[in-house]
Amino acid sequence: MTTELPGAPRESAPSLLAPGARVFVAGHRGLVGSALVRRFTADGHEVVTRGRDGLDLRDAAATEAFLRDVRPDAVVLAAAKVGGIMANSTCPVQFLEDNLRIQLSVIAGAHAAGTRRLLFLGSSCIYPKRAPQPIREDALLTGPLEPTNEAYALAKIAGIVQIQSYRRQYGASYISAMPTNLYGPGDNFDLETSHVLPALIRRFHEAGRDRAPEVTLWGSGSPRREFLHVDDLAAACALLLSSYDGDDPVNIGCGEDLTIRELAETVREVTGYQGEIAWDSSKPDGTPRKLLDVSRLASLGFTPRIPLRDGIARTYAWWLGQLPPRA
Ligand SMILES: NC(=O)C1=CN([C@@H]2O[C@H](COP(=O)(O)OP(=O)(O)OC[C@H]3O[C@@H](n4cnc5c(N)ncnc54)[C@H](OP(=O)(O)O)[C@@H]3O)[C@@H](O)[C@H]2O)C=CC1
Ligand SMILES: C[C@H]1O[C@H](OP(=O)(O)OP(=O)(O)OC[C@H]2O[C@@H](n3cnc4c(=O)[nH]c(N)nc43)[C@H](O)[C@@H]2O)[C@@H](O)[C@@H](O)C1=O
Repeated sequence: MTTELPGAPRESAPSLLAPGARVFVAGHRGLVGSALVRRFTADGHEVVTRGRDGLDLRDAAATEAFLRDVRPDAVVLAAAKVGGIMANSTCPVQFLEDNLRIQLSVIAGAHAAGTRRLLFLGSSCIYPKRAPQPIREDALLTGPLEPTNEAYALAKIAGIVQIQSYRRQYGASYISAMPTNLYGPGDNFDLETSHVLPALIRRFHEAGRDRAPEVTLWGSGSPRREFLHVDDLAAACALLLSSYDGDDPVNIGCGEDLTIRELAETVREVTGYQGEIAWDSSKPDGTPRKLLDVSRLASLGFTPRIPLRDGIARTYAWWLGQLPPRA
């Protein structure tokens, strides 16, 4: 279905991000930020970064001073407190407060510094737990959230409203995007805090290495998730920055999902593990399904390039390359 898209460019519209623009990627050492640096560098932009050791983005005064000094043409906000279902469940205070503070600092600081373009990254968990599938952008605030990540989701929803408020009050050309579950090189493989895909790669690899007869995974295996390779996400972000200027957030996904059980089978095959899979029902399942409706992004010309199985194989190879010898 094609819908009229507020703020969408016409065929001949000039790019909203000039060639060689100076882009500040906040969170450049993370999964998403590192992919954005690769992408914007390849596109010929001047990429500016600053590590957390040099600038804590929760510090509003320091962040504004940094942005006034650097004067970026565009900011991509990929710095956040991020984690999988267990980290979200056990540390809701940090997921709420760190993200609210980072968003307040960076978005207000960019406006004060005269930054013309800004892309804020939310997450598919902002939508109601029982939203109709696939989830359209207008499902926002239509029902209760998934409890395991409510604090994080509420911080992200505040970010969307902050962006919309800067647009409404100041005419700022700031936008929001809502990515689905992401994976790829640079992901977090810590079993306590990671998302499911890197956790599965690590669990099956280590079980194969140790000749373990069984791998235990969390929950029932029945929840469905949609996964997008982070290089596809970076391409979508570049497209949005150059061509989208609307009030509404834009979903970023591949348009297909699978059960965690099916994902586990795929990761098992990629890693070559031969043993059994057990399920620990004492661990949370989280939301039953969150497949995004990506027709708005598709209407802008985005097509994901990296099939899930290839992306998993590439991520596994990348992670193996990070391990110390004999790990
Ligand atoms: N991963 C996923 O599946 C999804 C991610 N997203 C969104 O994408 C964005 C990026 O996520 P992702 O790359 O996965 O997360 P990561 O945890 O991999 O990276 C987050 C980055 O933010 C930085 N950061 C965190 N807190 C601060 C701070 N106080 N000051 C300065 N820098 C800070 C981290 O720095 P350091 O390296 O020092 O820790 C890190 O570089 C987030 O907004 C997230 O909500 C959305 C949907 C799915
Ligand atoms: C991106 C997204 O990420 C989070 O939401 P989530 O998708 O529920 O998170 P997840 O990737 O950790 O789990 C997905 C599913 O997988 C199951 N599962 C099995 N075995 C393991 C396992 O070993 N580790 C993990 N982490 N999960 C496992 C797990 O039980 C669940 O059913 C939130 O941060 C949310 O805020 C958010 O935005």
